[in-house]
Amino acid sequence: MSTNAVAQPTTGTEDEAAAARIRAMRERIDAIDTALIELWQERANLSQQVGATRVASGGTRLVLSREREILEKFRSELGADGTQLALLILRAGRGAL
Ligand SMILES: O=C(O)C(=O)C[C@]1(C(=O)O)C=C[C@@H](O)C=C1
Repeated sequence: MSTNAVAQPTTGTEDEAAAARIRAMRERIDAIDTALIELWQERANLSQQVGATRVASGGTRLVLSREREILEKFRSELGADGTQLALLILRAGRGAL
């Protein structure tokens, strides 16, 4: 290995065929992670803009009925982990309660 080579994360197997399949699946995982990060940031920005628009027009910072609707959507699709995920997503936009 030359001194400039970038270390690749190990696949965790010595079997070259399995390693090749794992590397291919990891490419898709990396693309999904990149998309999730971009969507997370876009959503947080939009949420902040909604809040700023509402406060500037004399409204409330939060709308708890809307937050309940979002929590229920994530819970019904993903179960208890969905609720935890939705709480983190909401916090990323409107800040901690
Ligand atoms: O939909 C709104 O009214 C928002 O302000 C966005 C959002 C959200 O991140 O989804 C954030 C805060 C509110 O309490 C409810 C929902």
